[in-house]
Amino acid sequence: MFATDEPTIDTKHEAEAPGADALHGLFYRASRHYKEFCAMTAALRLGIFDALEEPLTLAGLCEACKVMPPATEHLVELFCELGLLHRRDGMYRNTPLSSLYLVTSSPLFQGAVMRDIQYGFSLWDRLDQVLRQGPIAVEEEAFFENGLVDSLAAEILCGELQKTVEAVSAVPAFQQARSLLDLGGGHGLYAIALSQMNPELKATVFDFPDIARKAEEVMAAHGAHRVRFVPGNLFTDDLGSDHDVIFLSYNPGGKNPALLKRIHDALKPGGLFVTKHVYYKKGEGSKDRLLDLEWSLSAFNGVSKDSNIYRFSGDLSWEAHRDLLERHFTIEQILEADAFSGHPLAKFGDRMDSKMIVAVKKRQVS
Ligand SMILES: C[S@@+](CC[C@H](N)C(=O)[O-])C[C@H]1O[C@@H](n2cnc3c(N)ncnc32)[C@H](O)[C@@H]1O
Repeated sequence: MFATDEPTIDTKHEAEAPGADALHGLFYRASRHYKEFCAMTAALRLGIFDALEEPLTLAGLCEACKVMPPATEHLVELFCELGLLHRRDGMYRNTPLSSLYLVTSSPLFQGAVMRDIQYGFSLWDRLDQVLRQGPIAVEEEAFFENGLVDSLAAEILCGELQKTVEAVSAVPAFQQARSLLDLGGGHGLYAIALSQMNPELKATVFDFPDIARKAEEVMAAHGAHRVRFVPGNLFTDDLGSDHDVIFLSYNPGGKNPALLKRIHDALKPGGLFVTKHVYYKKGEGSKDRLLDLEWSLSAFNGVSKDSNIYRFSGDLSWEAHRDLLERHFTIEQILEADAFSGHPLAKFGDRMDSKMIVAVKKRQVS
């Protein structure tokens, strides 16, 4: 009488069938980390880390941030597990980690990095559309102005800026320099920090006009009177001449021979060229599939992207780039990423296995 045509639950596990554990393991890894990220961004928006610069009870925190106790208790306990808060005698307080990086008044506040990661998620949400219709068209200036430059500025202050500036300022030619051009200098932090290492140095940050607001804000905050912003397109506008130093860090087209020629022409003989990029060796394929996929989510109208992360059409391979430089410059140093770069964030902006080259323009081409 219980016979039915409805499908029944398979209570026997087929020995040869793959268990779902491997798949559920992937779900687990992805979903837990995503939820932790959501918890951190919500806390940031609600001012929870700002409030917990002072020790507060759960009730005190709820009152200060206008939030409700049951969920907030789970949130702050989770943050204790993650090392972002500690609880003593019933009071919650920031750990040194969150105090330094998650409090809005801190000079090392990383909110812009988190916003940029979220912007990346908004593109990922449209992956199916991208797979069907191709990349999302983004205005090149808007792409950089829309959070990436702010994010890079926040990120490099955590170590990359200091290590880069230390390496450049140790080069004897840098100490003799009077002028520096930071091409695609964005936020301006490299120009500002380098000018602080040489009191005679005047620096120019050259970037798209839309970036001026950010660069000038950063310059004002650092009282950088020897640094100015010049708006322009580095492929088509005049770069000036006889610069003592040209600095080029992570620029679209930064591995393109046409730009290298423009840089060479704009430097004085004996001038210093410092360039920092992610290079691909001849024949090298993907460095990171996830970031390749992220790279393919959007397309600019300027230099066109090639198929792997940080690859642009017209880029030279690492070997060809080094050979070209060696013909026109004396290479003083090649630094590997570990010597100057920060922690990866699994987003566009990661340094990966980049290299920094310090080279001096030859007085005569050999
Ligand atoms: C990835 S960011 C690097 C910013 C900074 N140099 C650093 O390393 O943190 C690239 C910068 O190059 C600028 N840029 C890209 N294409 C440019 C062009 N054609 N002319 C001028 N600036 C450009 C962007 O606006 C952005 O500020």
